[in-house]
Amino acid sequence: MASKGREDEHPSVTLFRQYLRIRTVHPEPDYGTNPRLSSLLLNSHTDVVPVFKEHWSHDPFEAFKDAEGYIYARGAQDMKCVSIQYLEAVRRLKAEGHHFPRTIHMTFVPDEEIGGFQGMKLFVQRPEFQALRAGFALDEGLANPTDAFTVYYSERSIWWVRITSTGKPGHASLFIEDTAAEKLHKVVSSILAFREKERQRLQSNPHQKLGAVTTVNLTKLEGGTAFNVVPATMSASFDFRLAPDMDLKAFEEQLQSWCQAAGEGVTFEFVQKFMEPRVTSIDDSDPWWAAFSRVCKDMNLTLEPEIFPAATDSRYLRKVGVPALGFSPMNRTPRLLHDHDERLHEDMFLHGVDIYTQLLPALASVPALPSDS
Ligand SMILES: CSCC[C@H](NC(C)=O)C(=O)O
Ligand SMILES: [Zn+2]
Ligand SMILES: [Zn+2]
Repeated sequence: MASKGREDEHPSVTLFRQYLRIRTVHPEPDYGTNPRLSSLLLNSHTDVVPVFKEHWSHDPFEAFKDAEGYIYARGAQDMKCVSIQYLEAVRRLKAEGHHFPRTIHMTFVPDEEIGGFQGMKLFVQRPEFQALRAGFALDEGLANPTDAFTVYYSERSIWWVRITSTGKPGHASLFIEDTAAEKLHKVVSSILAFREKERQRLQSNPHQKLGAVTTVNLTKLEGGTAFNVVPATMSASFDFRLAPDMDLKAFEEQLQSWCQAAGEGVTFEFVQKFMEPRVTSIDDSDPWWAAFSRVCKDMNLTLEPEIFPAATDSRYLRKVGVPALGFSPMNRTPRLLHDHDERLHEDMFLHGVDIYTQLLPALASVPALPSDS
């Protein structure tokens, strides 16, 4: 019989016939793979954030599926869905006997949710990472509640800054001069005024996205021991997320001058300071982006490229020169990462597998690039 493949054909026969179709004919045999090319890296993190169980409709670690098909679990969106979608897509492609010029590696890394210090940050410095010869990476993105899919090509730099103010202590019934609290208040006001400017900048332009502006939030105030004792030290902690086009050095000087303007004895320290933001090309002339966007176009997926508002392991990959796109294939899905009742519809999960099944062959077949040699 002349059919291309029968439903009931023995899998070994199917495999044999697939092998026969690869044109390994001289003088230019197509051996399919080319290990000299850089690889495609599919990254996902295995850790998840804590839960407040009492706020969940179902046990967050049971993966309960309701009658409509929604699967409730911590990690359903962030990002255990993506890990299994990668595996399922690769499994399908292998079962169909596909080979691609570029090797596909999958990494399942720890500790992303707490900064990746013992995870991706460390891993990218290791010889084992170099040995993967990653040329391009996919990593996590965010769900999009509309029909579109968001793809992230950069992210904001995370700075955690503690401002410490020192001043004269004394009895709290007096007008003590030069107190730590007054000076801290000045710096807090300067930073919150900057925050308001950025907030206005975001609000005044409906096309402006969160990732393109700088946010800052006052997240901790510490100091003082008793109501009637003016403390000698007080501190305020801020979570800054700096847009990739910010001049980071200039902004550090700005922080310095806000502290100086507040008075003597006001200093700041970094608890976290990312200084090397990188942007992955989303220009049609870029072969990786061209492959990624072409598949999405062919599948009728609308893409919305954005800057990731928070921090992911992509920052470490981009920093060592591996272009990375953050993409979690979930549209028409509310963003529930880190939230109560994090959930994903099973159809959306399966659609994601279909998307990766198309994306991976295209990315793993990007022709040799100058950077490959
Ligand atoms: C210190 S790294 C923390 C990482 C976390 N990432 C996300 C995606 O929430 C964040 O941006 O706060
Ligand atoms: Zn995540
Ligand atoms: Zn997360």
